[in-house]
Amino acid sequence: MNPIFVAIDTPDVHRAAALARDLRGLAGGVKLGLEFFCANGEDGVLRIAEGQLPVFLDLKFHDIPNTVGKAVAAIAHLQPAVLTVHAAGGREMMAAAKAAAPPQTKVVGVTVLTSLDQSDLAATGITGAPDEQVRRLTDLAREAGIDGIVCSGAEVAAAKKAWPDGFFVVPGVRPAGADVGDQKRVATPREALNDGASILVIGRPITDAANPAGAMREIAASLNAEEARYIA
Ligand SMILES: O=c1ccn([C@@H]2O[C@H](COP(=O)(O)O)[C@@H](O)[C@H]2O)c(=O)[nH]1
Repeated sequence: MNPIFVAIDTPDVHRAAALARDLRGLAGGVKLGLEFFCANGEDGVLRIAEGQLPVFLDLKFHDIPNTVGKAVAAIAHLQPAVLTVHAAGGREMMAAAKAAAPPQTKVVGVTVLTSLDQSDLAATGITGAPDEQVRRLTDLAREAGIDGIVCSGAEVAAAKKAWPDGFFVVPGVRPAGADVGDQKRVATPREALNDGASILVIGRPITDAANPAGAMREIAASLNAEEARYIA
């Protein structure tokens, strides 16, 4: 499986479709998030799915179990390859999401957003380092019966050790020297894959580039042959 999913964060369905077209054959899939879904809804998702790349729906559901289960049931016909919930929503909520998702959809729990560091966590009342909270939520996600988690490159090695057959999504990925923007816990593509990421989520370093396909090829060139084998 090509491990690079490109985050297409735009409300503009035409721009999103053009990016998905440019990246066909280069990316493993596209990730559509809240910005795109709020603007375009399921029609927008179906339009991007016509581009024939697997679609990762990053809707980060976080509510009571009944509400999350019904929300997942409402989008199940879109058959996303990957779907996110917040692991902090708890065991029952994650289990409800998994029960309502299509069998082939990987349901993953967001642990600690990659835009947060230890002081941001402390401000929410969570003491300790991000890796401790990631570890706690990884155990909870596994117990809930979902497929894996979302964490940063700094935590993925420990998470994989604790859950060898888990599915690990790593955002906050930046080629060496790239602008990190609002991301605080970042890793390079190579570091994240070496440490056990199942897929990488990369957005602005590709989508904001003058030549997104060229940016993808540069990222592929930074990987070793084994990691880059699926990227044209
Ligand atoms: O912890 C998380 C969870 C999700 N994301 C999402 O990934 C992309 C990253 O985009 P970049 O432009 O590469 O920063 C974005 O859609 C986030 O919503 C995350 O960054 N961190």
